[in-house]
Amino acid sequence: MLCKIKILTKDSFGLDTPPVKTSHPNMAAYLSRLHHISLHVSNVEKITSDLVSKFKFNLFATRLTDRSRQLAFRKGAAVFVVNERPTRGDVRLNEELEGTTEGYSAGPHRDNAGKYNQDASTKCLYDVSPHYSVDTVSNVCFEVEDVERSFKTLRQMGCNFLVPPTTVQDESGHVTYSVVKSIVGNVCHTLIDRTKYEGSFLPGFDVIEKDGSLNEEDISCPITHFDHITYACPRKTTHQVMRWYEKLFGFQRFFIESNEDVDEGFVVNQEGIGLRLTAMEYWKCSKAGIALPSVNKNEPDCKFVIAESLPEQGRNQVDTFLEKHRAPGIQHIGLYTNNIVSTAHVMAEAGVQFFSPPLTYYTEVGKQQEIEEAGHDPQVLAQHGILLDTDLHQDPSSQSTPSENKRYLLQVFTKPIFEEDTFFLELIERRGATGFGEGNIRALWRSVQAHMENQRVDSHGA
Ligand SMILES: O=C(O)C(=O)Cc1ccc(O)cc1
Ligand SMILES: [Fe+2]
Repeated sequence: MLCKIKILTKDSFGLDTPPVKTSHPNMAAYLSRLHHISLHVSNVEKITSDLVSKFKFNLFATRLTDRSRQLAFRKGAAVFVVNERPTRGDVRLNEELEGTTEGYSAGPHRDNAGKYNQDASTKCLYDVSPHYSVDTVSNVCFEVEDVERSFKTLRQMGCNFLVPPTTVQDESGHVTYSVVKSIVGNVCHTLIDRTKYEGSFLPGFDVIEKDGSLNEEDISCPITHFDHITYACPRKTTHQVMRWYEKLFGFQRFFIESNEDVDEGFVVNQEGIGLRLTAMEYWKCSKAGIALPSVNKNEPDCKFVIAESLPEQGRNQVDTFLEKHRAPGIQHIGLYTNNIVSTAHVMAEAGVQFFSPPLTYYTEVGKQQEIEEAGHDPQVLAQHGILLDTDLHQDPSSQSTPSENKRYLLQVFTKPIFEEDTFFLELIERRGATGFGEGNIRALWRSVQAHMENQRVDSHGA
């Protein structure tokens, strides 16, 4: 049975207070935590079945109406909301909405936005309902302290809002949210305040009760949170994207490598690989003296990685994403696990396909030794294509011997999980290393490149 909810737009809830005077005219909207990431897909059954049976996520909340389906899945602190993407027969409402893609900015659009918002909310709550032509991961939803204030501040700073502050309530309380359009392709951010809500997820969703005890899969597949979100962006746009997140959300630069150039980022530009990576992190804003009471300092953060392809080395996976996705956007998400070997094993048994580097990767003398020194068995890693990269820049202040002090990370990448090559997942286990391994990027790059070439051969041969 659907629980009773009420959706109130800004005006009907009487929240239209005079503009807030912020002490800092340029103060960004500070984010408390990542709440969920939303997917828009045409085949909800397929993704549901994959997330549950292959990736071992738990379906824990649903919102099913005659006009839309929204399903929420959890694994540790990682929450995905899967939204049904409108298909061709269902474009009328979306075309109407598309007319307002300029969004909700200050001034005369305001009344329209209320309508837009209400229609959009009934269609797809806590998000916009895009008429997008391919499956896509397009919304990273953040909890904020005060949606109304964030809305006003960000709007003053020129941000484009697709949904103005909107309150949804049920018998457990109310939440307020607003949706802001980012400057990266179709990526939006829902800002949500759920401090006045006592239910376990969000009003409008029916929560499927589960007992809180750990099940077998939580132990064999210990995924705890989203480690990073990687954007594929067009050439020469990294700086603009970084500035946007820094200025509006208080993100801070995160150096992938200790000797990374501030302007250039982390560049791999040789042997057929042309990639610029730049990373940012959020809510380390407490560093800047802004301590938010709702921020749990023990909760690990999620980094944002901007990947840009470089022209010198030929076509690559970032270019492929931009073409298939028809716009910049979220190319992949790294899921953090405390045990990558066990997680990859369980998932592979359940049918997840991983990219594997060539077998020589595991038998090269240097790599074999590196894997063994880290206490792993090259054959076990080879079984599922798990890559290991040691951080060569060790902490000089450490008292321990070089081998005790070794920091490394393990990664494995899935094949695309949507019908078109517009998204994949990654498993990552960090043993002290905080960046992204250059060796892993090279190995991943080669296996993806080989896969792309095989596909091209297949499609030409067919
Ligand atoms: O190494 C990682 O996990 C990254 O996220 C970096 C990255 C970005 C884009 C690619 O196409 C491949 C690797
Ligand atoms: Fe990644």
